[in-house]
Amino acid sequence: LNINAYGNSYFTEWKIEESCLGSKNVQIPSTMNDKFEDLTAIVNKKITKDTPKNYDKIIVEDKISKENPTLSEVLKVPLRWHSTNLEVFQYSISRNEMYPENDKNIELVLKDLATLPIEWIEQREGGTQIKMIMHFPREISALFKPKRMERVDVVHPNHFYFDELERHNAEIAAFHLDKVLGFRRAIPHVGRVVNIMDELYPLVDDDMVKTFYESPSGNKCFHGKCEIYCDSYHPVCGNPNVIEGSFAAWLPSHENATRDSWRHPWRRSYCKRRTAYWERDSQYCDKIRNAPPYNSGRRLLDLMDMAVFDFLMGNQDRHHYEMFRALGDQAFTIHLDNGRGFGRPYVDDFSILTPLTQCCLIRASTLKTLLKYHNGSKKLSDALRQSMKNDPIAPLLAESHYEALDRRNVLILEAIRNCLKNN
Ligand SMILES: Nc1ncnc2c1ncn2[C@@H]1O[C@H](COP(=O)(O)OP(=O)(O)OP(=O)(O)O)[C@@H](O)[C@H]1O
Ligand SMILES: [Mn+2]
Repeated sequence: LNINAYGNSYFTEWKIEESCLGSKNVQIPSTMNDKFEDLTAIVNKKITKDTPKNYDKIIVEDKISKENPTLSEVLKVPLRWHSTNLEVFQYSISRNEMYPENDKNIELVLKDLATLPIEWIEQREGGTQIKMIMHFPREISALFKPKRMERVDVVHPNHFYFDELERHNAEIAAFHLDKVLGFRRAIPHVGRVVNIMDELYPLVDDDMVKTFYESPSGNKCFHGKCEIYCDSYHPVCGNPNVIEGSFAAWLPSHENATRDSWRHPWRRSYCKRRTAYWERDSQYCDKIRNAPPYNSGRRLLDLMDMAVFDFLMGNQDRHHYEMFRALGDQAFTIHLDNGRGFGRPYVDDFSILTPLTQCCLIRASTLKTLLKYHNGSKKLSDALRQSMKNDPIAPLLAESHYEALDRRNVLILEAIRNCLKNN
């Protein structure tokens, strides 16, 4: 137990060595070493008489718009020689993706967020948990979520998905996971260590200043102001003066770059005594897939990808998703707000995969990526580890989460195979 270092008494009882926590209960799938040749044949278009009949209704080709305008083009905001790296990122967001494959600019943006001096800080109102907008020179900004949990902390067994504090490292790891899966729909995030007294305290507003204090064990703490978890029972504390956090690249604030928020059809009830529609109706997908906006274009396929993404990291907290209005109704769905992922490495929660198992639907390209990682020498866990290794606060995840990723990858492949089998 490490009470003095973090002073977060509420969670101290869960700072137990990982090896003690439920690892024995994990079921290793019997197909862990299966090559899934049946699925591989389908994604490689090797169709034979043995291929299940409706395979092309289950594993479908991409429905991604060929035209791929950027926000710069749509909003007529030209990029200039003096644009900041962040602006280049913001206005290069396109209908199909948050940033292009192999984009070198994202690295520059993340370097800026990780190193530029913080000039002023705003508390972001709304939401249940503390977050701050960090402002750097030249109107560069980031959304900051401070560390609340240790890497090895697992979700409290008596907490619901809506009760847990968010994890800064999950936000960063989710950005990398989204990237190595080839989605490129998450907001770029980087880790940074900040000094509470030198870099935060002098820069926050008067209201916020009053929430800073020194804890009984001499750590510098604050709790900010927000709807639920902003009191001295849920402090954000340094060790003793410094604290890690996640820095998210700020999305464009241009008046015409607004994002619409959509209710996720497979949203949980957010109530401890009620189930959601989809939990009571096994035909729920038929209702969703036959009505706009899910009956055409890429939207339903995007939700399937989101289910894959969330199942891999164990994120149950997908209540809404956002899209850039200016990019049209065939724009990608943003993988935003991932702070409740990576909390239960020893529980594979199939309910997160419900959109996929109820609809029996997946993009061929997504399946191809999952098969590539499963059968190749570079596993999904290896790719993620490699992608995150240079983050300033690496290592970002406890080991058990890497094992979970490769295991859950197999479980998704099994789910697809079951769909084909049950037609
Ligand atoms: N990088 C960003 N740039 C600009 N706005 C952002 C960024 N990230 C998130 N937001 C906005 O801030 C709001 C809160 O973000 P987020 O959902 O990550 O926080 P949260 O604490 O989980 O909120 P809630 O408690 O409401 O779920 C969202 O509506 C989102 O549109
Ligand atoms: Mn949230």
